[in-house]
Amino acid sequence: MTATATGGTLSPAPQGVEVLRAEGLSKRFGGLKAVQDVSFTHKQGEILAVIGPNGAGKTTLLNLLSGVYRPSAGRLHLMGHDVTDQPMEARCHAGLGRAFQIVRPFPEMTVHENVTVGALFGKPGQRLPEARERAWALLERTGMTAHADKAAHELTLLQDKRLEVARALATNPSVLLLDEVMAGLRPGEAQEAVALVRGVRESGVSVLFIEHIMPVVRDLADRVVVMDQGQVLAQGTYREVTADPRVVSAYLGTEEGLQA
Ligand SMILES: Nc1ncnc2c1ncn2[C@@H]1O[C@H](COP(=O)(O)OP(=O)(O)OP(=O)(O)O)[C@@H](O)[C@H]1O
Repeated sequence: MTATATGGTLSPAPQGVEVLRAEGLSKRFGGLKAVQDVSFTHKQGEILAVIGPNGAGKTTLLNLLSGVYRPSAGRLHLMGHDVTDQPMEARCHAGLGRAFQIVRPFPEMTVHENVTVGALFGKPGQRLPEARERAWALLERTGMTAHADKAAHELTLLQDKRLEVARALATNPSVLLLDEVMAGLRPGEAQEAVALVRGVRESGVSVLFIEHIMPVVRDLADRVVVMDQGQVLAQGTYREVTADPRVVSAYLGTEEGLQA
């Protein structure tokens, strides 16, 4: 596979180069340290999973990466540029895309219109016909061509997830952040979603995802960052982190807890 950075307005990172670097990121909510001194790197072309028990700080970390929150401390680099003080829109234009778990597409608009909006947002100044064309290409890529004219509120959950990924890709990201996109899917559907994420990576987009379903993490992730109580407990391959006694202990203290 040849992975090249495709998105963003910053210079593309060659393969093996860091697309994201978090240095000591922290976020406090009053007295609660939701994310504490988190450091990791995300390499070009890599699928990186962030896992951890409920309340570990995964969503807060994703919000720090995408710019929903400003960190209480620490720095974030995107494609070698310090984006810590940049708002969400600027990070999006610089190549950071996010598929939201909660924020819904415009329900009354068609699938194609929703993706066109993403394309217009991701590339200011782009002409409407180009954005429409790009939306068609993304629907093809995410297996949604047959549903292009459906209103977004008519979609099944799996189709909805595909649309979310298409909308995020429409912003032309170098890095795609996914927040539990497998949630609620049946096993067969989850396998389709796994194939979709692999396809995203094959197209040269690095992927960082939060996931609770361990077989999905095992199948998808090149590397795993394990969080617990706001901190990084372990980092490594799936095999390495699941063999780490501290990780086993964080997941209810049993190896079975990790198989869930
Ligand atoms: N906006 C907020 N205000 C106050 N506390 C918050 C806020 N968001 C998250 N928290 C707290 O921060 C901690 C980390 O929460 P977070 O949602 O990041 O964890 P998580 O690992 O994503 O959990 P889950 O797997 O259950 O979604 C929790 O104790 C949570 O209650």
